[in-house]
Amino acid sequence: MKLKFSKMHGLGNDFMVIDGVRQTVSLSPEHIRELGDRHFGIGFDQLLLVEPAHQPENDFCYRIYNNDGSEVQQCGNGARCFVKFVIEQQLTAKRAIRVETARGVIVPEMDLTGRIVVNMGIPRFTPQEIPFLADTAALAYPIMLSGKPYQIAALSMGNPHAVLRVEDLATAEVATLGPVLESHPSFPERVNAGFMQVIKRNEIALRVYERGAGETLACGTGACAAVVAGIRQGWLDHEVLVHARGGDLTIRWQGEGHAVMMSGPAVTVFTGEIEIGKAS
Ligand SMILES: N[C@@H](CCC[C@H](N)C(=O)O)C(=O)O
Repeated sequence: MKLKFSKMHGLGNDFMVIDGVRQTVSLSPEHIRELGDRHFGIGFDQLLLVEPAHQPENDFCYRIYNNDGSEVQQCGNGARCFVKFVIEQQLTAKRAIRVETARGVIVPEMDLTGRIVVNMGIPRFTPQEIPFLADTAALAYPIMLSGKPYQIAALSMGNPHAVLRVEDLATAEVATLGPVLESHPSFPERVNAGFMQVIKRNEIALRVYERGAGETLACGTGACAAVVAGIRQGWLDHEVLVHARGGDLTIRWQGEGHAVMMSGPAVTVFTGEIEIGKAS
C-alpha cells in the first residue's frame, strides 16, 4: 500500500500526517512503529490520520498515534498541524474546522496571519478522569520517584498529565525522572510528565517527557496542563507565554469550568509517498 503524507511540526514536535479521506488507509501499531523510526522510517513523535467525519455537522475526524504505536485522545501541536494540513491539501475551504477526536469535537481555527488558535477543552481534575490513583482531588499530590519525594499536579487535558515544578529547567532530571513518572503505578494509563520552571507570572519554561514518545521539543497539551496547574496553585496569571525547547506557545485559561485556549504555529516540512510495510 503506497501512502502520500506530509511531514509537519509544531515547535519541533513532529508529525507524519496522512490523508485518509482520499486514500484508503489501514495501519497496524507495527506499521506505526516502523514509520516512526528515525533511522529506518520517516521518523516522528506522533502520526496523525485525517478521516471523514462520522457526524454530518462535523468536517473531519482525526486520529492520533504516538510513535510507540499507542492511540491517544488529544494532541495540541497536532491539532494545529491538522488545520494547516486540511487547508493546504484543499480538503476544506473553511478556516474554523469542526473535528472529531477520541476526546470529542474540537474547533481549531486559522487566523489571517496563519497562526492557529485551538480551544483545547476544559481541564479535568478528578482522579478517575485523569486517570490517577488517589482518594480525592487535590491541587498537588506527594509522589516518590526513584526513592525521593516530590510534589506533582495531576490533570487531564483529554490526555493525562503530571506537572512537576523545578527551580532550574537546565538541570532538571527530565531524562531520568521522565520515564519513571511516565510509567508510575499511580497512573494506570501512563502519563505525560511535564517539568516547569516559573520565570514570572506570565512566563514559564517547560520540558515534557511524553507518554509513548519520550522527550519532545514541545508538547501542546503539556503546555496547557502546566499553565493550568500553575494558575491553580497561584503562581501564574491567566495568559502565559510558554517557552518549549522548540519555540513558544501562548496559553490562556480563565479558571475552573473554562476551556483552555492555545495559539501557536504549524509548519509543513515536506510531502512524500511511502510504501507501507517496506520501511525497514
Ligand atoms: N505532542 C502532543 C501530545 C501527544 C500525545 C501524548 N504523548 C499522549 O500520549 O497523551 C501535544 O502537543 O499535545
